Parts: sequence; C-alpha cells; structure tokens
Amino acid sequence: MPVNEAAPRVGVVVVAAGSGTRLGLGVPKAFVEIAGRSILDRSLDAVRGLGEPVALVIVVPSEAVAPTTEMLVAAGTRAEVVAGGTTRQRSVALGLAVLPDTVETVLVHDAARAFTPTAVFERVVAEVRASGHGAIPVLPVTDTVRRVSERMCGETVDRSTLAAVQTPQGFPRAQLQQAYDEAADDLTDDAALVMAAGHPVSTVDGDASSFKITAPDDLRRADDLLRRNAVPVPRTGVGIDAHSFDPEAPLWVAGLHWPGEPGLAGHSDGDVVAHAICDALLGAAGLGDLGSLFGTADPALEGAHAEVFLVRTRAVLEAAGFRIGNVSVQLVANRPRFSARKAEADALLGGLLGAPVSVTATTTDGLGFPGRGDGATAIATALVFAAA
Ligand SMILES: Nc1ccn([C@@H]2O[C@H](COP(=O)(O)OP(=O)(O)OP(=O)(O)O)[C@@H](O)[C@H]2O)c(=O)n1
Ligand SMILES: C[C@](O)(CO)[C@H](O)COP(=O)(O)O
Repeated sequence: MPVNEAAPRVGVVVVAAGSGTRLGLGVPKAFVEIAGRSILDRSLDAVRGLGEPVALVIVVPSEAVAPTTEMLVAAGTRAEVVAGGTTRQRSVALGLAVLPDTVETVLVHDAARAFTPTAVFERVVAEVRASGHGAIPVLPVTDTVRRVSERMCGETVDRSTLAAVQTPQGFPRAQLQQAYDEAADDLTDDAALVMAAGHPVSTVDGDASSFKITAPDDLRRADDLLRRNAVPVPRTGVGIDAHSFDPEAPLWVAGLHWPGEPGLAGHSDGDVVAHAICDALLGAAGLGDLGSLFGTADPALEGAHAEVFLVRTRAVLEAAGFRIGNVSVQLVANRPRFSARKAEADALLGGLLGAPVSVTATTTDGLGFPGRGDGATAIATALVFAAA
C-alpha cells in the first residue's frame, strides 16, 4: 500500500480527536465500531485506495495515540499518530505540524466521514493542482432553507447559492499553513480559514456517502449503507447420482415424464438429474446431502418426483440464509434422447429453484455402465450465495 512511501507530495491529515458528544456513546466518536470496524479505520480506506504515495497523519485523543498506532501497524497502514486539541481547528494545526517537508498539497479530512470514496480525494487533489488554490467537495442543498428566530420563520434563502460542505478539503500547503498561523477565530472548516487569509477556494462534486457521522441516526444510516454494499460470498458445490434401468418402471428424468422409455430403479422415481442437483446445492451450502436429509426412511418420498426434492432443498438453503445462483447439470445416458426437451427441463427445474438451471446430455461412446445401457448417471455443479 503506497501510504507514506518515499517523498510523498500529498499529505493527508485525518482528524479523529473529537469526543462525539452528539453521538452520546461515552467514547470518542472515531473509536465507535460499525459492523466490527472503528469509524477511524473505515475512514482510512479511502486513503488506502489512493494510487499516489501520501504522508498520512492521524490526530486522536491523547489517550488513544498508543492503541491507534498498534491498530495501524496491525492493519499495515503507515501513519504518524499525534494527540489532538480541544477544537477541530487545534487538532488540524497539530497534525499539520508533523507533515514531512516534501508535502506540497494537504488534504484535511474528518474521520467522522467514514465512507468517503477515494474518488473524492482524487477530485480534490486534481483541482488543487490545476487551480493552484484550495478545493472542497460540496453537495447541493435540496431542502428549502429559511432563516428562523425564536421559532418564527424569517426570509427564505435562495438555495441555488448554497452548498453543503464536506471533507477532504485540499489546499496548497503554504496557503493552508499561512491560514492556520494567522487564524484569529475558531472556524468550523479549513476553507473558511484559508479564505480569511485571502485565498480563493473552489468546489468539486461531493458524494452522498461522505455524510458526517454526528448523531445516532447517522449510525443507522451507516449500517444501511454497509448492508446495501455487502458483497454476497459465492460457494460452489458438486453432486453426482446414478441409477440402473428398470424396464418395468416409468422413466422420470429432469423432472419430466418420458412415456415409452424404460425407467430408472430407486426408492423415489430415480431421477438422477434432480438428485445430482440437490447434492450439488446442499454441498455448496455445506448442509449435508440428499441421503442424510431426505432418506429412504421417509414414506412420503417413496416414488417422489423432482419437485419434492428440489422444493425441499431450496427451502433448507433459504432457511440457512443461502440464495441459489445457478445450476448446471449433465445427464450421461444412452436414453432418453434428451435435446428435444431441454428447454422444457430447464424451465421446469429453474422455476422450482428460482434460479437458472441448464441441463445438457451426453453418451459415453459405449464405455462404462451408461455406455452399456445398464443405467444413467448425472453430474451437477451449483453456485450459491451466502449472506455477506
Ligand atoms: N477537538 C476536536 C474536535 C473534532 N475533531 C474531529 O473533527 C471532525 C468533525 O468533528 P465533529 O463531527 O463535530 O466531531 P466531534 O467533535 O467528536 O462531535 P461532537 O461535536 O458531537 O462532540 C471529527 O472527525 C472529529 O473527530 C478533532 O479532531 N478534534
Ligand atoms: C469540516 C466540516 O466537516 C465541513 O462540513 C464541518 O464544518 C465540521 O463541523 P463540526 O462542527 O466539527 O461538526
């Protein structure tokens, strides 16, 4: 990871020293965990994603300097960790003070904006370099905005001239340092200080996921965002089944009845295609196999067709939190001549599983038991998705 490699020209100061009063959890906000990772650690993902080497400085409450340093070592993230001050502005100043001399462009970022995409950092750096002055990410204001005083409405403010301001805020280093050296008041963001020092600041597009985690509702929003972006974990399985021919039995293969064809022997209807599919699905999910879940001891399964096994298998998977991706299955047999009914079989089995199923068929050039016409076999693969 290219954080803090030799001679970085970009410095990133992540401020994480706030107390989180409005969140009200009794711990500094940056150390509150969301789905097992702290807000601070999550906020660093955007920096970790940058292609260019950066000098990373993280500003935390003084008692958190040592544990944060340990956390970063464990995560393989190189950074300077320093203690913050009593206001955001003081914390930024303390971070700026330890940036290496090679840094020309500085980005200041709130750890509380834990889900800011890397692209926003890149937009800000590009704009600072192109313009030679500061740049901040903003979003348009979508509500009507009105002045209020003692709960009484005043004038409506023209929202087309307003923007909601986010971080990272980027500046040529010399302009930001001058602004902090000359700061007279405690202002709420870095752009305000730089403008007070006489420098222009332009805007780039912000991002809705850059919202600042401030109040308890924002934690719920963070959970929702993570759930929406969760990547399901794919798992594959394989299943095989074989039955001998029984000329007295009706033939059921791939959920279809094949009149006039010799049938397959078995406790159920001997449908090798359906049984191989069930084993592939159950194997993919790690939930056992057909024999152990739907054994011959169950009288309801005597003579049962594909529908019974597939619907039950799907229910077992769904109850365990799995979703079926797709199934591919091949029948290996001299008979029946399958291709004319492939589309019918795919549609029937796919409907039962609620997922695409593709059935193909082949012979073995006279080799082995399928080639001799003693029986039929089928082999299936399945893809299932576990909840992330
Ligand atoms: N003395 C401070 C105050 C704030 N911050 C940081 O500045 C960012 C924006 O501040 P805010 O969201 O207001 O955080 P808190 O000050 O922690 O929140 P609160 O006002 O609810 O206590 C946060 O990443 C916060 O950690 C900081 O580094 N040092
Ligand atoms: C810097 C900032 O995140 C830009 O919106 C914001 O000003 C921080 O304000 P806070 O008062 O520290 O929450």
